[in-house]
Amino acid sequence: MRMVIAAVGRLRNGPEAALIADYLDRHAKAGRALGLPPVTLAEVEDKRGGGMEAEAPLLERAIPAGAALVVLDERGKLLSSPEFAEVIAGWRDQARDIVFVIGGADGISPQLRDRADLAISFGRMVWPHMLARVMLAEQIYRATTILSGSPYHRV
Ligand SMILES: C[S@@+](CC[C@H](N)C(=O)[O-])C[C@H]1O[C@@H](n2cnc3c(N)ncnc32)[C@H](O)[C@@H]1O
Repeated sequence: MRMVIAAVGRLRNGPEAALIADYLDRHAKAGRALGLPPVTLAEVEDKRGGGMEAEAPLLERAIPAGAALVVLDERGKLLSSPEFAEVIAGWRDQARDIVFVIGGADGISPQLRDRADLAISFGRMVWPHMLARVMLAEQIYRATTILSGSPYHRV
């Protein structure tokens, strides 16, 4: 099983990069005992500026055949953190790879959104893609702590 965040844009060193590295490192350590792999990052950049339609095939390259595809989209489903943890555990139990896609300034192309197994919203407001990446990394770590019964998550 693989867990991948496929995202538009290259993350430079800075506060977002430090937070993401910290949460993904914590997830990697806590996830081992639960059969959850470390999360890898696949960053794509459309150098010709073709927007979401040009970014879609680049993002698709990071999606292994049969993987569960989760798109991050403000129009998506609002999940609680325990619900998110259950979704991850379900795919882990089916030994499916999981790919989380975060779009760029234009969002995610409709074709990619339509083929997703799940669209997740972090609320109706639009967040910068780097902050969406930080929040996703934190929620993945939080899901791991929920599945392990650690006291990090309090209701
Ligand atoms: C700057 S936003 C692009 C918004 C774009 N106008 C759209 O219609 O999707 C960049 C990316 O961050 C993620 N994102 C931003 N706000 C979000 C939210 N509230 N919930 C989930 N993902 C979000 C999405 O993956 C989005 O494609």
